[in-house]
Amino acid sequence: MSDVSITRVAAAAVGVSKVYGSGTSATTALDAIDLEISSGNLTAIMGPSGSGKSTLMHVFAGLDTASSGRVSIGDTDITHLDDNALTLLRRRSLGFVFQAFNLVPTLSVLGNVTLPFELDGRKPTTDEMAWVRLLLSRLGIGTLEARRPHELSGGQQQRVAIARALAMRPQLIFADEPTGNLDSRSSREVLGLLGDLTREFQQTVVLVTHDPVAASHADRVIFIADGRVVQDVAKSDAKTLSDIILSLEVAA
Ligand SMILES: Nc1ncnc2c1ncn2[C@@H]1O[C@H](COP(=O)(O)OP(=O)(O)OP(=O)(O)O)[C@@H](O)[C@H]1O
Repeated sequence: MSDVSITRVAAAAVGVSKVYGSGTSATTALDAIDLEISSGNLTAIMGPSGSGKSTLMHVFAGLDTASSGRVSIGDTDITHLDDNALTLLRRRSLGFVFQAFNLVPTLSVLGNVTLPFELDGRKPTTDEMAWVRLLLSRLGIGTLEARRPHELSGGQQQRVAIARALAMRPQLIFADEPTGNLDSRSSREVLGLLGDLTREFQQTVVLVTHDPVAASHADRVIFIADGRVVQDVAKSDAKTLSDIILSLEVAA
């Protein structure tokens, strides 16, 4: 019997198009995308510059609206939610990890990681604090909780950002080029931790990346070109995945 939790859909786009501008200056960033993101998976979105990766992420996160089509997060159709509802959804159901870390410089590590609770107008419960401390420890930064971001290396700062993204156990985490500012060793460590935590806690992560090495940590890789899905490869199909990554490296 199949496990329904594995096949649950964390996010879906149905016929999603996004056109910026109008008339002769119109740019079609997304062209009738149909896509389901499964729960508990690390899904990478790859594609050349300008292919629509960021736009797709922004539309999924309700940071930008689709020109047509429908977008849902879990069971919620977000297509026509107003700004207040979208803000609440982002705060409670989504987590973000960015290339630039985006930590608050005046807050300690612990202050940054518990910020999502503060923004939601409450203090973390005892259980939630235990979860936060478990995350810090699993990410190897448990002894650094009193430090400020400027007292940390880039890799440590990105671990703090990952802990913050996981703190409220969101339905979905978006990681946008999370290793773009890290050297190759820190990148490997951060990606390894992201992959391990995803699997350990059945967390759903969408990773937007140019980097084939980053994408190789994913359970599934979706390739986008000109606003369309051109390849959709599961890790179980490893030969196809490595062939495609190799062809992208050759083309780059
Ligand atoms: N606000 C905007 N106004 C007009 N055009 C835009 C806007 N944002 C993106 N575009 C265009 O939409 C297309 C897709 O852009 P997008 O940023 O999603 O690509 P990307 O794959 O994330 O690129 P990169 O890897 O370089 O970040 C591009 O042609 C881009 O110029």
